[in-house]
Amino acid sequence: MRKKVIAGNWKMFKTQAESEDFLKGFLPALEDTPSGREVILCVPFTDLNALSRNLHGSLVQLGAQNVHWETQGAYTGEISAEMLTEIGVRYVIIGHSERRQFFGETDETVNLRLKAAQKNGLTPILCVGETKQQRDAGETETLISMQLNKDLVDINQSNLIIAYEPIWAIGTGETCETKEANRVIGLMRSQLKNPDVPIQYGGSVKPSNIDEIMAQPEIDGVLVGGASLEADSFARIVNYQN
Ligand SMILES: O=C[C@H](O)COP(=O)(O)O
Repeated sequence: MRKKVIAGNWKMFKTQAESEDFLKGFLPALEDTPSGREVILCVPFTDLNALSRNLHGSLVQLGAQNVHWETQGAYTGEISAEMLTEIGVRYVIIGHSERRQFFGETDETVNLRLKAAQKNGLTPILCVGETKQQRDAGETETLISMQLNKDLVDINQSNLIIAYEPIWAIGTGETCETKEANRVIGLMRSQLKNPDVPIQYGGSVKPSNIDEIMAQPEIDGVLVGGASLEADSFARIVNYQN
């Protein structure tokens, strides 16, 4: 059976003090979380150390939101895999649509980052997804298939998580219909060499829709933005009912 992976993406939210406050409410709420669920917090670089110190013995694993492909060098504003693993980071989001849209990320650089992450013992969470315009033009399947083809060249599919994030559903409150998300994720799976890669859904996941999302057979977890910022709401998502 494929594992269930619930990840929060804090994007550019929360100072260290705020991240420590979050944990005070969040960790106690995980005491009865059913086994077999992987819980990950992908936080800003400045929060990683504080969380790393406070997560020992908990269910929660630490994730970053970007990693560079070189081991070191003159790359202002970037971070290396070794810098992340040294402080206990195990996962890293790569190719999020906000990186592709605002910071010039391409399928080629996504592929380089994926390789570097895996080579250094990190598990990447690769994000793919279509814009509203692409969906309306009937291009969803082609676009996602192309992203997977390019991003996954020479990538080890036994150390990988993928997130299907329709861009039009991110931060908009407009969730992709769960059966449609299930359908697209099923198509993605059929394109993989390893059908056991966990594939998450992301885009306006909330306490009110998590149970329905996780009831879909192809959906192995969620990548949560806004609703992962409040301890109560993220705990409810992690503790989804099935
Ligand atoms: O990485 C998370 C996604 O961008 C989803 O964000 P959202 O849950 O705020 O829609």
